[in-house]
Amino acid sequence: MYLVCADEMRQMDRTTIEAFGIPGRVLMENAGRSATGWLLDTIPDALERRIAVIAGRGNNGGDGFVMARYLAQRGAEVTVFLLAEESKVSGDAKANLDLLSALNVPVICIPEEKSFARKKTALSHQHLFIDALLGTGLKFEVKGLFAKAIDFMNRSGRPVFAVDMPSGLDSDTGQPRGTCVKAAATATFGFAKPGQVLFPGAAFTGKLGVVDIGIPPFVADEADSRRWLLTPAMAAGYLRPREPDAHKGSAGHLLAVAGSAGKTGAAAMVGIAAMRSGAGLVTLAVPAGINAIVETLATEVMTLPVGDTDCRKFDETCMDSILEQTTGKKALAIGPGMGTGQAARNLLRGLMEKSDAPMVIDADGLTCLADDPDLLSFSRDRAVFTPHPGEMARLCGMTVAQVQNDRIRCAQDFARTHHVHLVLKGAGTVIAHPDGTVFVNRTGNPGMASGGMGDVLTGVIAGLFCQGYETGIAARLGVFLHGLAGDIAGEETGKTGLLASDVSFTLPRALQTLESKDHDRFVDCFPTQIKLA
Ligand SMILES: NC(=O)C1=CN([C@@H]2O[C@H](COP(=O)(O)OP(=O)(O)OC[C@H]3O[C@@H](n4cnc5c(N)ncnc54)[C@H](O)[C@@H]3O)[C@@H](O)[C@H]2O)[C@H](O)CC1
Ligand SMILES: [K+]
Repeated sequence: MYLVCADEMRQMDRTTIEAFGIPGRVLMENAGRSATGWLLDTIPDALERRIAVIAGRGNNGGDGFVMARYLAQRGAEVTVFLLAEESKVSGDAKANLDLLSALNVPVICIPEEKSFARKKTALSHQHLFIDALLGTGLKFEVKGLFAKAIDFMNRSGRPVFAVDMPSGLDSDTGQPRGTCVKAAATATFGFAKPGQVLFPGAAFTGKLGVVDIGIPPFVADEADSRRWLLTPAMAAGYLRPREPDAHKGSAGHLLAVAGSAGKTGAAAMVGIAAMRSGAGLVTLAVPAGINAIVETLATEVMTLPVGDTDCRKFDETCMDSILEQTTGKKALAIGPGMGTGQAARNLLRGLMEKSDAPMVIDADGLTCLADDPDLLSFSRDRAVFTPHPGEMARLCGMTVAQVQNDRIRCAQDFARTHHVHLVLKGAGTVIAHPDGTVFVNRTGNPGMASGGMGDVLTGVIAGLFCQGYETGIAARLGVFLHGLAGDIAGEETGKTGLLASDVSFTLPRALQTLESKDHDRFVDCFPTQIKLA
């Protein structure tokens, strides 16, 4: 499913009107009518409630006027509160505003802050708010009158149904610009917007419905949006069944380089997660001094103890035996708990130079890359980096806030520039590819915010490499499965207190769930698609 930015949406709008010949008035009618249909499905007793449409002067307000008309025709008690001078409303919005008087829908004008205070009583009698203040036309911080109205809706204790966008939410980045509506549900037009699936925007959006307004599919294809929502159908489409005559050799052999004293679990979790995702064999290269612990933690995994018997973190003496082991390996996983000093950097350089295998680089491996950016030139389209926002900030010399302010752009720029597949972790993980395409994942839950989850993800992606999944697909499928496993584990044990090893344990069930297309039981975070009524 495409994720469409405000500029692309405006372009599609124009093409549909000018080149395809559907008048803007018809698009607005479709938008308002379909949104009303979905509102009534989502809030079935809406017609029995007093409904306020809080409208701005633009086309978002126009959609709100159409909704007011349909709701009034169905017998609802609707009042429109127009937060502008009536004379400022023009075009299709004005035409729809004018229709309301024939239906006796009251329109109360609140053109400035002073009059807002006088209308508070009328507003406080309402049971349901339809937010039609601002849509994709949001241009600057919401302040003054609009901020007052939004605060009022948010504090009313009544549900707010947003038209196209929760007012104040940036549709491209998912960041609130000033005050922002906290919607129970949002009906968006044509396509989901990135800001509705990225956080914190997803939390402001509530339940998301994508409403068909009649934009023909070729117009969308021509817009060539490079952003996608990673849907369960897509993830299921990537899955390839195992051959009936598969053996451990054909399911691929992983070499993982991870772990040091104090971080032995990281190594074990990478190895186990790779096997639970279907890797045939895993060899974990670990400092010899922690080998006994790792062997105890990860029974099915083979280990390659390197360095002296009392070596507890990778040093220069570990290098040659690890590099020798790259021969015949289908994939590499490098970084979790491996340390960040000169020896670790040299080891990473050696592995990136010597091996052509697809590789996942995570955690300390990413710190090594940030400390020695020359290494980035070895990524050559076959590496997947899996930074959390802090690691991403170090990698691209930004602050964490700058990364989080525009996660898609940050991941996209980095992946393009450095020819790497980049997984920017966090709620709404972003997967960016060297060709500029970007996917947003919606599986996973807040219970997964605990130590070791990243190590499991590294193992999952590496395990998929082993089975021959193409690099970019392994990154996307791995992220989806990891989140789904977290959702299944959360369903079974409760989300708070979830351990990374619980998620690892559930990976085979996640694979099975996706294969049998049974994911709806666990995952309820994808938009409902509503066809034109
Ligand atoms: N996409 C489609 O095919 C269709 C979209 N529709 C709806 O149209 C809006 C976008 O409409 P537009 O008139 O361009 O903008 P808005 O209504 O969102 O905003 C109006 C107006 O408000 C001003 N403004 C911007 N930021 C602020 C602010 N922070 N505070 C106060 N005022 C602000 C600015 O001047 C804007 O121009 C889209 O979301 C859909 O709801 C069509 O109805 C159907 C086709
Ligand atoms: K809105």
